[in-house]
Amino acid sequence: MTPDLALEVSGVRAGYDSYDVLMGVSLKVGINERVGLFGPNGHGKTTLLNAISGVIKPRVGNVRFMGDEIAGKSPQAVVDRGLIHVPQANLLFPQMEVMETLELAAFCKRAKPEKSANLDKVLQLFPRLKERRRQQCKTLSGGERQMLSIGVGLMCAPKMLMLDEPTLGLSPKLKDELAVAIGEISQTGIPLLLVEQDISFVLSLADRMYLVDHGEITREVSKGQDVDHEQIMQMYFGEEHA
Ligand SMILES: Nc1ncnc2c1ncn2[C@@H]1O[C@H](COP(=O)(O)OP(=O)(O)OP(=O)(O)O)[C@@H](O)[C@H]1O
Repeated sequence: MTPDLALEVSGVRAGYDSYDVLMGVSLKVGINERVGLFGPNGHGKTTLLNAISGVIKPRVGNVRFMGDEIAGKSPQAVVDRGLIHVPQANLLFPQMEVMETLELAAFCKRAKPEKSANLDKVLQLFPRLKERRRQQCKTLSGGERQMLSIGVGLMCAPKMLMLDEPTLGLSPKLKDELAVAIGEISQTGIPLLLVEQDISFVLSLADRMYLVDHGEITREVSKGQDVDHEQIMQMYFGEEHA
């Protein structure tokens, strides 16, 4: 039986060393759903993605992916199940060329048979990567790196993608291009959890959005709900945005 939910996080507490960053977070992502996570710097969005993808282990709580409990599993075990985390930091190997990077990314057992089809999809989605196929990662622009990072995620044959601030440092034009590409990815039936600081970007893409504040989810906003951007910016980022 196909589960209704791709991801269900319940009461997760997690953090680093002796302190907690996440104070009991619960959220859901449905099959075919696009969900945003929005909130100020340092309030736990990346930590939440890390706790889901096995980079850190939740101290308390459950993480169910496609019906299976994955809390505390290794990052490799999570990737093997098809839950792919595209991190914010640029983790590409600087000396490696674009095409080598994409081919290497299809390393897991499940992704190998789909390598050639997925490579075609990535190059169709991001024609710029095709033009730069023999270029070393260290010489790519910020936008091209972001496209390659998402391409790496797609080469892993994802059943769900978690993207951490894909628009960081990008121009408005590139943001628009990326929004189209991310929209196309989700139309292929891949559910998305998208961490973003650009509220307009999240609202343009997501079916629902959670607001994260001090390691907790403090509000949920659905698409079409009347949202006062300025009020949210003021609540979460202070007076200068009012
Ligand atoms: N590896 C780590 N070791 C110790 N503390 C960490 C580590 N990574 C993050 N933190 C701390 O955890 C808190 C939450 O950080 P996190 O990166 O999850 O926030 P964020 O909401 O994603 O912020 P941003 O939008 O700036 O990326 C911060 O206080 C941060 O300094």
